[in-house]
Amino acid sequence: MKNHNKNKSVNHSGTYSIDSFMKKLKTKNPGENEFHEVVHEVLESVWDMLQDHPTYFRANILDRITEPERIIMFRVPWTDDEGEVHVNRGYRVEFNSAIGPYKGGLRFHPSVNLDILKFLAFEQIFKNSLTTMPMGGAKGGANFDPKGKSDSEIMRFCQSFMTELYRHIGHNTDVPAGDIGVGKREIGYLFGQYKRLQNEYTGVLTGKALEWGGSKLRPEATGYGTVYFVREMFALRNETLEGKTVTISGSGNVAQYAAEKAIQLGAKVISLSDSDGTVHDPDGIDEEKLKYVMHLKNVERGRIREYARKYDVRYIENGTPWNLSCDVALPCATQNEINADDAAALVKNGCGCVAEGANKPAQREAIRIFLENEVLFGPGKAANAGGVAVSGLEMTQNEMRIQWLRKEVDSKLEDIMKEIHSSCVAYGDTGNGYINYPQGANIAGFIKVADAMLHQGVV
Ligand SMILES: NC(=O)C1=CN([C@@H]2O[C@H](COP(=O)(O)OP(=O)(O)OC[C@H]3O[C@@H](n4cnc5c(N)ncnc54)[C@H](OP(=O)(O)O)[C@@H]3O)[C@@H](O)[C@H]2O)C=CC1
Ligand SMILES: O=C(O)CCC(=O)C(=O)O
Repeated sequence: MKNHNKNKSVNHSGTYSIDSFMKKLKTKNPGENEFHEVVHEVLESVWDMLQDHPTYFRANILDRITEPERIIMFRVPWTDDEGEVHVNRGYRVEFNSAIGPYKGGLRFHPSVNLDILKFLAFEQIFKNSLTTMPMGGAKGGANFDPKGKSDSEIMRFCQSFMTELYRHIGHNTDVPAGDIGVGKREIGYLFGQYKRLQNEYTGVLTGKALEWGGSKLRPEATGYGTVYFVREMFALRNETLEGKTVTISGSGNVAQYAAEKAIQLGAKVISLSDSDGTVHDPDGIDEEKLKYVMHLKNVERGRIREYARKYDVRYIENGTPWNLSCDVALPCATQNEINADDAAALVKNGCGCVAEGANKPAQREAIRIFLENEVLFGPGKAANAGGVAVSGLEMTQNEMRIQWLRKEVDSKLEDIMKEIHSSCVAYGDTGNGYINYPQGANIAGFIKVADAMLHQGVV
């Protein structure tokens, strides 16, 4: 009876197929549709490669890589300014530590649930692998809505959240950072509470302020990195961003700095948005107008519709930028924000390049349309990896107790984005001059993690 399963590794007959694997995964993780989607997408990319590597099957890498190493769920009680007590749910999904300590952001948004965090943490495994840096994959957060809360309410929430999380993280164990709803302010409150509870000053969080352990360029890194990735995609076709029209969704951290870098490289950015609507500025959002947006969003915490009032441009209430004519689209808001109709509209209106600043903003059907129409399509795990890459550089600086100059970090970021692009090309070249970037990113990201898991035995 020994070894009765050994043929599984070379079973090409379809009995161990993507469908049968997905069926099992769905039974084990019922109702987690976002998680199912991303596993399915990665599986489709790597399946053919796996057939040539029976050792991965023999070590059951697929079952292991799709099962989080640890999930922490906890109660987050806090008191508002009126003295009313509220309870939110906090999470940390520590998905995979094969290539380094768990690493990934924290999201505070009412939509946060286990499904969303498992999808984000799973994506983070391969993204972090692509960065060339030693970081495992994780994600966390809470179903807390920071909108409309006072500074003291945010502080009390962050302190309560960290009062449970601190025992699960550490600079060599798990290093959280920001994501939607978690920026420099929240990282400050979280760090302060960690330091108080643990009585140590280490690089346990990234995205810290420059004065107390942050890295130069971390705020800019995700947006800049996305545009550097776009620059590489165009360079392969001997094109540049100069003179190209760019639509951007979102107006938070990633959107702001994607806009800044695109403008610096000579592009015309014509839109920004938030969850209430989109502004369309056909003359282009220049550096001056962008400064206003940064103040509006980061200091006043206002809505993007105020931009339309100030500059007398069109505001599309509840609308997205995807019907505007453009050369390049940079979705930088949230998951699933581009559906099949949006993708068809983008293609019809001449968009030749889409790069995901956000995590999984394009739905599967939308990606299919982009690939079919040979649109340059940079998936999030490659295109937005600059943020976590500079987080990795922040960890390095913290360990060395130094702070690199802005130009040093920028040059490392550019090199990393070039390296990620090359990995995508190496594994995603279709042979007809078109690069299937999602396939390239998935295979390159997967191999490194799977090999590390093989080397480390069944753990
Ligand atoms: N920050 C980082 O370093 C990284 C972020 N990412 C990803 O980039 C995306 C944006 O993150 P970030 O800029 O940091 O977050 P922010 O909180 O700074 O900004 C998020 C922006 O997206 C908008 N948004 C959020 N939810 C929705 C929704 N359901 N519909 C429409 N718009 C929405 C917000 O509008 P509103 O204010 O109305 O909610 C806001 O403009 C996320 O997918 C994140 O996971 C990826 C890599 C790294
Ligand atoms: O900087 C980090 O650690 C995480 C960034 C992040 O959450 C992401 O890449 O989606």
